Amino acid sequence: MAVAMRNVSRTYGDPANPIHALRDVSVDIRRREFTAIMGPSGSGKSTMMNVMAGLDEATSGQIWLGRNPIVGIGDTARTILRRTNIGFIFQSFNLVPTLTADENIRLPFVLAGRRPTAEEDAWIAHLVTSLGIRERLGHLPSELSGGQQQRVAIVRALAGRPTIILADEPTGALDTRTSREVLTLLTTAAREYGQGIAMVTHDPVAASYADRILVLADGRIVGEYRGLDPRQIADLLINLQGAAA
Ligand SMILES: Nc1ncnc2c1ncn2[C@@H]1O[C@H](COP(=O)(O)OP(=O)(O)OP(=O)(O)O)[C@@H](O)[C@H]1O
Repeated sequence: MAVAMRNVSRTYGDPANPIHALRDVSVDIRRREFTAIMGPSGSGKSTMMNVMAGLDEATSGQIWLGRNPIVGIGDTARTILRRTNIGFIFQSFNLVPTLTADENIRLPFVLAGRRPTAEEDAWIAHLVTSLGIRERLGHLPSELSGGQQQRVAIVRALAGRPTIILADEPTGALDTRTSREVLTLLTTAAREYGQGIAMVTHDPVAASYADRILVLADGRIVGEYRGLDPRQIADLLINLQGAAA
């Protein structure tokens, strides 16, 4: 198991007027599996990712990253677990502005105090070529377009083959061709390297690359689907919004 959540709730706001962002959610993100997380705006998708990553505290329930519990373990222990187990493709996890693209990509290895193995170097070279940023590696983030920065962040997240990759709208800033490249790389990461992948997306085409789709509504998981094409996924979301209205 990459991540296991059991009876996790996250409540915001004051107790007299609580906002239930997650309500009693139990879910597994498995290794070798690419999971898409969908649902209307405000349904709890980002909260679920943040809580899963230990970036936000669950109000109740338990969460394991691999075999390690991450609730109630203290910030330092959580940071170390996160660093060694999770690759983030989040808009908020920006690149370090003073490091070049290549240095940003290699930062997880520096933080872990080791050099990439020959195999990891070959994987990084493959990622860089697939995403078309080879010519930009010596540049600082400020010298790259938004889409190029996003691709550097994607290479950084995939480079060390962490147990789990958490991606929040990873193709949001990308053109169609690059989006397909990214989704194919995520599929490869799950199939060939056994990583668990959780990706939040509003895009039915992006979600169709996943092995399974979890649908959230009002802080709960209301559906789990496999084998849907983009058209069927779009219909599912439209029906969900119709039901909520
Ligand atoms: N820090 C916070 N303080 C108060 N309320 C919050 C906070 N973060 C999220 N919420 C609320 O929790 C609910 C779930 O938000 P969340 O961001 O997880 O939804 P989402 O499904 O990711 O939405 P979107 O698709 O619009 O990004 C919303 O009602 C939101 O307003």
